Parts: sequence; C-alpha cells; structure tokens
Amino acid sequence: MGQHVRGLGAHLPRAPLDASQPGQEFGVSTEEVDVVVIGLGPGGEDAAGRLAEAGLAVVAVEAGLAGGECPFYACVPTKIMVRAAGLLEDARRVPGMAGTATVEPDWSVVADRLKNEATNDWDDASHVKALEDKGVTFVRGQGRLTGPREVTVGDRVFAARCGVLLNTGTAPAVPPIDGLDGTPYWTNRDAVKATAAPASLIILGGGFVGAELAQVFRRFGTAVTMIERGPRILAVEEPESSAMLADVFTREGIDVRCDTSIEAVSHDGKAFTVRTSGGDLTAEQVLVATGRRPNLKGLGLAAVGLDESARSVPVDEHLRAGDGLWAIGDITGKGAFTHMSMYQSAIAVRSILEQEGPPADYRAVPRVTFTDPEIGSVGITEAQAREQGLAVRTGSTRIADSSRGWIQKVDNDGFIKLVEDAEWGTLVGATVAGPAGGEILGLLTLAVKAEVPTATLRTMIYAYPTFHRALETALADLDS
Ligand SMILES: Cc1cc2nc3c(=O)[nH]c(=O)nc-3n(C[C@H](O)[C@H](O)[C@H](O)COP(=O)(O)OP(=O)(O)OC[C@H]3O[C@@H](n4cnc5c(N)ncnc54)[C@H](O)[C@@H]3O)c2cc1C
Ligand SMILES: NC(=O)c1ccc[n+]([C@@H]2O[C@H](COP(=O)([O-])OP(=O)(O)OC[C@H]3O[C@@H](n4cnc5c(N)ncnc54)[C@H](O)[C@@H]3O)[C@@H](O)[C@H]2O)c1
Repeated sequence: MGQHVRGLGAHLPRAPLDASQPGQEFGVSTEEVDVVVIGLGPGGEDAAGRLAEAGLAVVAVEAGLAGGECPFYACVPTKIMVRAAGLLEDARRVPGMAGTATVEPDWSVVADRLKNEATNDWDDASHVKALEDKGVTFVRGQGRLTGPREVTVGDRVFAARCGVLLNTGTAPAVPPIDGLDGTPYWTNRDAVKATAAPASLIILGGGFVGAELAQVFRRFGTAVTMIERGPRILAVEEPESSAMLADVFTREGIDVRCDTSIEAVSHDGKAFTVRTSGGDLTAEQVLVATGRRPNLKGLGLAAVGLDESARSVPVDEHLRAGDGLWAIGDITGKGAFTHMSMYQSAIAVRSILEQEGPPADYRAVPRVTFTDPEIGSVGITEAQAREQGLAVRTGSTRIADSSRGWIQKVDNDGFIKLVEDAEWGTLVGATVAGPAGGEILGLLTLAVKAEVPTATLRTMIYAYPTFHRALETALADLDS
C-alpha cells in the first residue's frame, strides 16, 4: 500500500497509480503525493510553496542548496560584489568633481557580507524552513524520473498524482581545454567564496558572468585579463553595447582579448599559465566563465520519452513538457534569468492547478548586465529583427549628449537604442546602456510588452533632467 504524505488537492485530476510502475513492482513502499518538484531554483522553490499553500501535497527535492544558484552563487552574491566595487569607483570619481577621497579596497568586508549576511555560510536552512512552514515536504537528494509521474530519490519512491515539475537549472560549463581539468580554477561558485581579491586574474569567457566579475575584481585592484574566443564580448547584446563596454573596460585597465582561442592551461602550484593564440599569459587565478550546461544528466528524462542529452527541455506555452510533467527555469532555454524562472513558475503553477491564465509570452524578456555602466536590453536586437524580415527602423542617442549625461560628467558612457517594427509603429527591442540602465529599461519593457505605439511614446512628458529623458531624442532619431 502506498502512504500519503499530506492532504490532497481533491479537486484536481489525478492519474490512477499504475501497478506496473517500478516502485510498486518490487514492493517498495511508494509515497503518494500530488506534486513532486525536482530542483529548487528560484522558480521551483516558489512553485513548491504556492502549490502547498493551495492545498496540494508537495514534495520538493533538492540535491544542493534550496533556492538554487541565484541566492548562493549567482545573482545576489555577485550583485553584492558589484555594489561594493561601484562604491570604490564612485570614490575614485571624487577628484575633479567634489574634492579628494582616499580609497583603500578591502575584500574581507565583501567576503564577510557574502558569507554571513547573504548566504548564511552557504547554508539553506532558512529556505528549507520557509518551504516547510508552507507545508512542503522537503527531501534532500538527487531526484530522478523513474516513470511517468514517478520520482525516485535514493530509496524513496514518490508517485505524483498531478505530476512532476522540473527546475534543475544549470551548472558551469567547463570547456575541454588541455590541462584545465585538475588545476584549481574558479567558476562563479568559487569566485563568490573568495576570501581575497587575487593579484591577477584571467577570465575565460566574455559573457555576462565574465563581464560583471572582471569589473568587480579590477576595481578591487586585481590585474584582469578577459579572453573571449568570439569577435566581441557580450555577444548576445547589440554590437554597440559590446564596443562600449570593451572601451570602458580598457580604460579601467582590463585587458580585453577577443578572437583569442585558449590552447592549454597549467598550474605550477603558485600561478596559472594560459596558452592562447595570442601568446602565453600568467596569473594568480583563472575564472572559467564560458557558459552553462543544463542539469539534465541523470534526471531520468528517458523514462518519460525525453532526451537527456538535449540542451533544453521542450515546453509548451503553459510550461508542459509532457503528460503530468512541467519544466521551468534555465532548462527550458527561454532565457537563463531568475525573473524567467519566477515568471514561468507562476504559469506552471496555474497550469498544475488547472486555473485559467495567460500563456507564456517571451516577446519582452528583459535582461540587465550589472556592469558600470549597466546594460539593459529587452526584446530582440536590430540584427534579429532584420533576420525576422521586419521593416526595421532604429533610433539612438548617446547619454553624454543629454542634459543629465552632461551633468553626470565622469561616468556618462552609454546610449539608448530603439528597434522599431516600422510597419506596426511599435518597438520590438531596446537597449539602455548607462547609469541606471537597468532601471530605465522598465519603461521600455512595458513599451515592447504592451505594444505601445512609438507615436504614443513621443507624446509622453519625460521629466527633466533625468537619464530616461534621452529616450525622447532616441525616438526622434527613428525618423532620420
Ligand atoms: C554568476 C551568475 C550571476 C547571475 N546573475 C543573475 C542576475 O543578476 N539576474 C538574473 O536574473 N539571473 C542571473 N543569473 C542567472 C540565474 O542564476 C539563474 O537563471 C537562476 O538561478 C534560475 O535558475 P533555475 O531556476 O533554472 O535553477 P537554478 O538556480 O540553477 O537551481 C537549480 C537547482 O536544482 C538542483 N538540482 C539539479 N538537479 C537536481 C536533481 N536531479 N535533483 C535535485 N535537485 C537538483 C540544483 O542543486 C539547484 O539548486 C546569474 C547566473 C550566474 C552564474
Ligand atoms: N545579470 C544577469 O542577468 C546575469 C549575470 C550573469 C549570468 N547570467 C546568466 O547566466 C548565463 C551564463 O553566463 P556566462 O557568462 O557563463 O555565459 P555566456 O553564454 O553569457 O558567455 C560565455 C562566453 O564565453 C565564451 N566562450 C565559450 N567558450 C570559450 C572558450 N573556450 N574560450 C573563450 N571564450 C569562450 C562564449 O563565446 C561567450 O561569449 C547567461 O546566459 C545569463 O543568462 C545573467
């Protein structure tokens, strides 16, 4: 006989338990629940709590830390680092603007905040408690699909009447570079645990992770070299963003090397040597920031007819990946961002509860690279719009040419770029690079999502002298 974990969502359709399922076949006691969530990234954690609060018997399975990458190794700790580095840079901007300031970076203050304030020394007890307070049954371990609506964790088997929600996220992808394996290289997970800023750092990869951390460590005094195999850093962004950031980085003393391949990495016990197509480089530390790989291996996807070697789990607009199966977060390949994981959680929860609600809409996905200047973008780039055959018009303006940019003076790099579908007269994409670029982006995210006509945007009143007021000039530039 199966045993119940908690009260069931009696109104929901449930699959009858199949006596031929593996767990039952071998006489293992199968625990009957409503939903099993495998992987507690931000979305899975959110969904487990909401489903339990809706009265379902929910089991949440986590192999690592409940809450996932974001609070422990990614968004939150790196933004704490960005904030600290920004304060140092602001102080360095004082001469010529406001007098004098002496800056003495001290990484131990950052390390202390990361350890004690942000991550509780990388302990997820508070996350687990919050889930349990909502009625979720938390199970620590590696979850594996062992059949439709069936999950095995160690020697426990769960039969999920409503189904299974996957939110297993990603791990750092480490490229097969000769010698790299076996060296004490960092990934983001090590960088956020650094107890000191290294004297020198070679970053492999010029994407989001590499860009944010390059500037952080540079501002704490580290000699940083960034190696990107492609022709530009932040390659998914507009080329103007890549060029501007490479220029800012170079001025800050970061050695940016694009079109550079890495041939070998070695470590002699004290320092790294990285052999590149542009010559040998040495540094105290290497950070691998070359992308992510989805945590799909060993998840048992084959048991439900899915391919475990795929880059993502295919989902429909309600995040359904099959009968009684949902997937959310990075593994869906719709954008590896916490806000995506959370957005999809809300839709998957509605779908599991059989509630009405709008399907997923990915036209206005915002993203922000928290460099200084911030690079915020939404929707599609000019090149993507042209590839889609749209009647593209672009408009742009430099932040430095606006009143507020002139007032700002020393850190006024940046621009606004708009991508308009001229046939419909609406924006399909936009970039705001500059001070508070990620905040200004909110306005443009709304414009893309709600298909606000550019004619309407032109009739708005933009407060003087704000950074976002430069939008008026970018809109006017659509005509030129
Ligand atoms: C350095 C860095 C900085 C970032 N900064 C930002 C940012 O500023 N803003 C932003 O929006 N995004 C940022 N991201 C991206 C963001 O971290 C992810 O998009 C976010 O964590 C959502 O991921 P997820 O929900 O897919 O799951 P994840 O957070 O990846 O969590 C998945 C969880 O599933 C667990 N798991 C995996 N397999 C199993 C299994 N079989 N059984 C049980 N448990 C399992 C893992 O242990 C993990 O805890 C950053 C990423 C990195 C690397
Ligand atoms: N602020 C944010 O929202 C934020 C911040 C960090 C990360 N993230 C998320 O995390 C994801 C992963 O970030 P990431 O920076 O690790 O990956 P990424 O895919 O953004 O960038 C990886 C870069 O490494 C380069 N690369 C790959 N192999 C290489 C090699 N062998 N040698 C040199 N360069 C190589 C790629 O060309 C690419 O430019 C992002 O896609 C993003 O969704 C978001």
